[in-house]
Amino acid sequence: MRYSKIQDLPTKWAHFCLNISSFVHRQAGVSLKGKKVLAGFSGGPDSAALVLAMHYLAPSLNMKLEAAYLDHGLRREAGEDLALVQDTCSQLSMKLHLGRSNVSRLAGRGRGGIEETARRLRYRYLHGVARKTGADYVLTGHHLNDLAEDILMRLQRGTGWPGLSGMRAYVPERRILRPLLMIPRKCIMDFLETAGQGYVLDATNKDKTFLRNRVRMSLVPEFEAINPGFLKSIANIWRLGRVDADYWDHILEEARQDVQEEDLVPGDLLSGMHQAARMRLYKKTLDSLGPGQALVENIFKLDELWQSRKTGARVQFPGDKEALISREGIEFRHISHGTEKKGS
Ligand SMILES: Nc1ncnc2c1ncn2[C@@H]1O[C@H](COP(=O)(O)OP(=O)(O)OP(=O)(O)O)[C@@H](O)[C@H]1O
Repeated sequence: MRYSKIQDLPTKWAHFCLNISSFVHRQAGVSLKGKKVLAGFSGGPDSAALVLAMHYLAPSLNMKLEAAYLDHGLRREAGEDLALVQDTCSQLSMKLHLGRSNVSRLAGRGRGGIEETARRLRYRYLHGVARKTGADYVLTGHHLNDLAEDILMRLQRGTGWPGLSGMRAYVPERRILRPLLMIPRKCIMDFLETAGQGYVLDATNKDKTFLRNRVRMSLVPEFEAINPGFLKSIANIWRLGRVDADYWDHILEEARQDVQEEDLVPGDLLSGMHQAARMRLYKKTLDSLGPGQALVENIFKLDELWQSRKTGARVQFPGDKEALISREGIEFRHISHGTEKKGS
């Protein structure tokens, strides 16, 4: 590492760090002043840049920064990752938390594939450490190229708007913060080069059996070839989506205040709403009942039934949920083992 504090960095890179800080403050709406944060550090370039940029910003924010690494027990190079993570943290005098898991064994038990299991265990571990150490936020190294991949993957799944604008910079329910979200991968690599910071590349990132890798290696470059400003377009889509998400949160929050009886959405309320608002309200009410993603076809079907006032008609949703059209409005509830249970 060539520079120990932000004042020593070349001006361009000091600004790079300050821009990250202002993104967190303005766009993610999070103040890091006087806070304790935990960075997920895998040893890859993204999280190495995250740890380094936050290290440079920490003194002026009076922020306490620690790092955590989870060994998934998956790859042969894992020892290399760990050595780099340990070495970096020791150079930065940063406290490092280490964990171990056996992803292959747990994935083999049938709760999702390797990637999904690794992600689940990783977040569980990071949140566990944050809880134990009193960290206010968990930081990850997601950047603009990750966002582009995320948006393209949501597009192929058929996600609606504003979800189609991709992952959030801050997830308040899980206290996850993504400070690098507007930074292209190329810029991250240049920062690491300038700062003399090493990293380890994950060989499994080249494995095209994973959809995410196909999107990264084939689709994103194809879009960039069509439009060299593609990543800028992604950043704009994201910003538009955040504005709209904020608007819809506000509208739906107001609407849900009129939902007097739990999970009965009254007809009077629905009659005064645009279809776009009604459909979002159905989804929000279903989400509030617990896990299970509603299919868009079923949301449309429910709205058609409501519009033609088909009293007594039901639509079922994943997670043992259903919606029933009644004279009073639409009732959302759980169905479990043949008996009907209301609300959550
Ligand atoms: N082994 C690890 N230990 C600690 N943190 C990790 C580890 N692997 C990844 N992370 C954190 O998670 C971030 C995202 O990593 P990666 O892009 O590999 O995840 P992903 O598989 O795309 O899943 P998700 O996007 O849900 O995090 C990294 O930038 C880093 O902050």
